[in-house]
Amino acid sequence: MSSTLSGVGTVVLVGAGKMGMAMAGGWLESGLQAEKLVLVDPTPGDATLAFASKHGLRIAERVDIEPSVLVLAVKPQIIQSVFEQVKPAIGEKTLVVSVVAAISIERMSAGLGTNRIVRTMPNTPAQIGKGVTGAVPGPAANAADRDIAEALLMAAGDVNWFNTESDLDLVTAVSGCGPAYVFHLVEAMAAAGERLGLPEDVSMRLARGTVIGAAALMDADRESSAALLRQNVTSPNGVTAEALKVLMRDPDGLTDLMFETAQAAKARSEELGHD
Ligand SMILES: NC(=O)C1=CN([C@@H]2O[C@H](COP(=O)(O)OP(=O)(O)OC[C@H]3O[C@@H](n4cnc5c(N)ncnc54)[C@H](OP(=O)(O)O)[C@@H]3O)[C@@H](O)[C@H]2O)C=CC1
Ligand SMILES: O=C(O)[C@@H]1CCC=N1
Repeated sequence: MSSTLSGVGTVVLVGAGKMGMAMAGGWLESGLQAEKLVLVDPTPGDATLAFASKHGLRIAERVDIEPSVLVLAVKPQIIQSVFEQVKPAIGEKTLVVSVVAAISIERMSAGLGTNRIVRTMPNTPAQIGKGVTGAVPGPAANAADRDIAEALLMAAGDVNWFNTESDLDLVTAVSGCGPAYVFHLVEAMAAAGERLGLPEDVSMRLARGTVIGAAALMDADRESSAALLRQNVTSPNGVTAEALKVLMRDPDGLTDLMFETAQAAKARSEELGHD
């Protein structure tokens, strides 16, 4: 499948917020010409205005052209009104790519009057091309549609295709929300260091640097499993071994807590889909 965006037609991004803008930078870097990207947002924030000005992008209040690709990146709670706003602009050639959590292909199809839909769940590391995305093609998305969607998503990082739409609730629970879990881990590590007696700023620097370093090591060493990388830190009868007896204790260890966390995410994703 192609990963270059130079051949893609006009892309209209509806919702120039955190997720939309995280993806837009990657599209431009992957060859989408600035004149082919339109941001639609009635109240663009300062970061969006600065990004648009830097790259010479047009910002519109409404979709005012027929897009080749319409990317939906608004909150699920307002999706119905957004359907009504954008539906008139959708033509036969328009492919809809949604990053909206929880909103089903069936509901989008009914709201937008098209079946050419790819539903996806990216994450915010997309901003630096290190995102992870799950994607499900709608029943009428053809091979060319999938190629276009994949090219857009690959500009944001890794793409994983699924055949079963409900799997996207699971993708949301693991990788969609996942960066928040990792950032909270940094907060928790820094708080622990502070409680042990380190100055606040030093503890945060150590915690942040550790997660950055550990992630970079995992990135650089794809052969080693996470478990092996953990074992490499854990000297027999040493200090980490004692620490991990707490973090990995059964049944209250991090694995169970993470499972409960992901279950809560999955449940909310399902609930939002039924609102
Ligand atoms: N953030 C994340 O990590 C991820 C988010 N997502 C999904 O991405 C979507 C957007 O989330 P996120 O970027 O975090 O949210 P944001 O609130 O940052 O972005 C949504 C943007 O849409 C704008 N907006 C509101 N109404 C309209 C409208 N009628 N037309 C066009 N734009 C409009 C909002 O403006 P205003 O703020 O003024 O209302 C805002 O700028 C959600 O569906 C979420 O589920 C998916 C994966 C990860
Ligand atoms: O919190 C949310 O609803 C979105 C979906 C995944 C990440 N952010």
